[in-house]
Amino acid sequence: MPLLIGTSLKLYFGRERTSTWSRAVIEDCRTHPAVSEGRVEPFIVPSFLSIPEVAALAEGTPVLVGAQDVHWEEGPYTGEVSAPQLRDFGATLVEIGHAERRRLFGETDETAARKVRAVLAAGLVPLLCVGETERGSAAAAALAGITQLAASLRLALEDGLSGRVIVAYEPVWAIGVAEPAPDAHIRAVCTALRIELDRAGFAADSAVIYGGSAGPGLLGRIAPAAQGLFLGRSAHDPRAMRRILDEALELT
Ligand SMILES: O=C[C@H](O)COP(=O)(O)O
Repeated sequence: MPLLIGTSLKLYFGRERTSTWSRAVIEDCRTHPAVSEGRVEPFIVPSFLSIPEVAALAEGTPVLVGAQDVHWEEGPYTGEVSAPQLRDFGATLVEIGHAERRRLFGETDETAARKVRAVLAAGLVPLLCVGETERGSAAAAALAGITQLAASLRLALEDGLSGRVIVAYEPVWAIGVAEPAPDAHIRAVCTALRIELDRAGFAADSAVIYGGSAGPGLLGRIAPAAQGLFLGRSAHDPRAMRRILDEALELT
C-alpha cells in the first residue's frame, strides 16, 4: 500500500499563492519516483474556492484533491457545500472533524458521523480527524481515539456503506506547536486505530495517518504504524514536501 502524504492549506493562502504552491507541488509529485512508482499517494486539501483549479492542475497525476469540510444534506442550508457538489468540482477526499472545526465551530462526533455517511454515500473518501485534547498516556489516547472513531463511523456502518476511509490521528495538543507528539505515542495510537478501522471492514486501501506539527524526519520513525502524514505548516515550503517524498522512497 502506498503511503499517503499530503496537506491541508487551511486558511493560510490566497488565490495566487495557492495556485503557485499547487503548481510547484504537483509538478514535484508528478516527477518524483516515490509517486511515479506508486509508493506515495500525495494529496492536497485547498480551500473550497481553489478546488476546481487544483483539481485541474492535478488531472492526469496521482495527486488527490480534497475539501476541508462538507455538509451532510442538500437543500435549504445557506452557505454550506454538499458532498455531491464536491465530487462534481473534482474533490475525491473530504476532511471531516478537524480539531479546529470542533473547537471553533462546535463540531462533534455526531456531526462527523453524518458527514462520513454523506461522503461515503457520494462515493468520496472521508479523511476523518480524531485525537485527544489533553496530553496523557498513549493508552488513554488510544482509547479516546477508538471511541471517537467508532462514534464517527456509526451511521455509515448502520447504513451498510463501504469504501475507503482515511483516519488522520491528530492529537489536539500537538497541532500548531513546535514538535509532533513523541514517536512511541504516535505509533501506539495509530496501531490501535488501525485495528479498530480494520475491524469496521472498510476497503483494504483504508489508512491511518498522523498529523500535528509533522515535517521532514518524522515519517521513518512512525511508519508503518502510521501509513502517512497529514502536514500543516511544514508543507508551505514545497521543498519540505520534496524532502518527505525522498524519505518515503528510502522507506518503501
Ligand atoms: O491539518 C493539519 C494539522 O492540523 C497539522 O497542522 P500543523 O502541522 O501546522 O500543526
